[in-house]
Amino acid sequence: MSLRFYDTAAAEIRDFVPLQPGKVGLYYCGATVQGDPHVGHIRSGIAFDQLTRWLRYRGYEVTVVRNVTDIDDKILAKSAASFEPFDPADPDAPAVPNEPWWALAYRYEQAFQLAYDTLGVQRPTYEPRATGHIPEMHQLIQLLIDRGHAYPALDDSGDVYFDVRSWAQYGSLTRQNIEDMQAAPDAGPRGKRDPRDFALWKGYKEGEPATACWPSPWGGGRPGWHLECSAMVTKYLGTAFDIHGGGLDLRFPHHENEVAQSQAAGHAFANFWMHNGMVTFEGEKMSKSVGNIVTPAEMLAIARPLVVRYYLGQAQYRSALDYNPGSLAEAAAAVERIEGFMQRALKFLYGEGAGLPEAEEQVPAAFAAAMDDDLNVPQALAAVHEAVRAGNTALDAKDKDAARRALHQVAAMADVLFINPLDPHWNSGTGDGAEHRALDSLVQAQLQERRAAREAKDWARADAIRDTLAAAGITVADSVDGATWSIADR
Ligand SMILES: Nc1ncnc2c1ncn2[C@@H]1O[C@H](COP(=O)(O)OP(=O)(O)OP(=O)(O)O)[C@@H](O)[C@H]1O
Ligand SMILES: [Zn+2]
Repeated sequence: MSLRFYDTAAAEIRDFVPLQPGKVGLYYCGATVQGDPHVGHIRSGIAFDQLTRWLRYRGYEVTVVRNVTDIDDKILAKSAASFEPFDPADPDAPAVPNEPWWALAYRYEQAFQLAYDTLGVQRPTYEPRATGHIPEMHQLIQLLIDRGHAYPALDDSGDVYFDVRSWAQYGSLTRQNIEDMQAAPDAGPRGKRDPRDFALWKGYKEGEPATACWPSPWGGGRPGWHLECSAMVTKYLGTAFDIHGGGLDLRFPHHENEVAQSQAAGHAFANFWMHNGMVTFEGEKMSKSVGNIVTPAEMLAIARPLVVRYYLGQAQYRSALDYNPGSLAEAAAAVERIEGFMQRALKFLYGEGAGLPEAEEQVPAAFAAAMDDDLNVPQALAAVHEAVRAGNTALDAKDKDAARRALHQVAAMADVLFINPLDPHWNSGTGDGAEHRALDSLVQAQLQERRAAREAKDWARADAIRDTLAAAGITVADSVDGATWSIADR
């Protein structure tokens, strides 16, 4: 079967044929670095990491570009708030007082980087920051003005807008009629020909920091968000490239505006549009503005990085992933099944303490077919667990050949999904690999004893176990799915 992906622009699954044989250019929208990451952001990174790894497994040379939006209204507003007097006891007090916008952006960029690294999202080939590409943005704006698709604001704001009425295809990505679209909220309608016209350039406003103002032919100011991505993708991947990705929430207006301005500039732009589904909480998009977020740090306090990676990467990338704490326990059990088999097989085949020898094992056909079919990770994981089952059966029967084959197949599949428990990434001495496992087995034994004590209504014994764990810095949380533990001050 050929490689096929769902293309949001075509609203159907299409055969994937790269523009240049053997090479793939992938751009996906990265963070606006205005706060700590939440696990929704990281799921997006993991989805495109799975795509990249699968394309590479299939032999493509993949160039990955993910931007950093390091200048934006919210970044400026947060920085400005950090210069106001505040009460340190207020939970919304700024993390760092008197923080310039660029320092705040850089601090959060680092927080994103740490989360991506911890959860095994490979670094992109290029990770351009918006503020480093102002000349490229000016060129694109000028091109759009020259071609009659952009104009300086009709008032004295110093803005430059994209003229949506000049581009008949506007709305094509999301199949909307222009009359049904909402006004672009990025500037007052006063200086616009049409309220839906969006800002390519935002003129400097009184009170904004001088460091956030770049000179331009249309007056000092800063770039509009949509324009940044169009300018950066063109610089690194050219005017026509294979795949543009991002979260489903970005389809409109962000991606609609990107495609409009790039195609109006004469660029073919993306051949495929791929969008990851949202991480939701009780059905609602996990989002800073809603306030229903779970951070990677919070998840990592109750589960080790490999389990979090498994959890955030287990669903098909287009489906929503509704967070509930119990599902982390399911992910942990699945990881343990894989890990248990691999450890057992290693010991049986190669002896105590042996590492996994190199092998040329390919992934099984069922796994490959699932991944080729729009990255059907749930089915691919079913193939992993099937091989684990077959491997355990082979171990029980002391069938070395079958056990070896299963072990190397599981490793090959787990490598593609980057969930191989034997990978040094997950055992790098951070306390979350071998040490965590050792601690976990000790704590689980205590929790089991506590469960037995509670069943026997021996409350004193149950409490004593809990207190002993607490004294060691381990917090126990009870839920309908059973007890989980975490290190209290992590
Ligand atoms: N809840 C979520 N689930 C999955 N992906 C998400 C989620 N929230 C954001 N993303 C994706 O993460 C990437 C970076 O997002 P961006 O910095 O624009 O965040 P955002 O959508 O503004 O987040 P928030 O609403 O929390 O401020 C984008 O591709 C975006 O679509
Ligand atoms: Zn973008």
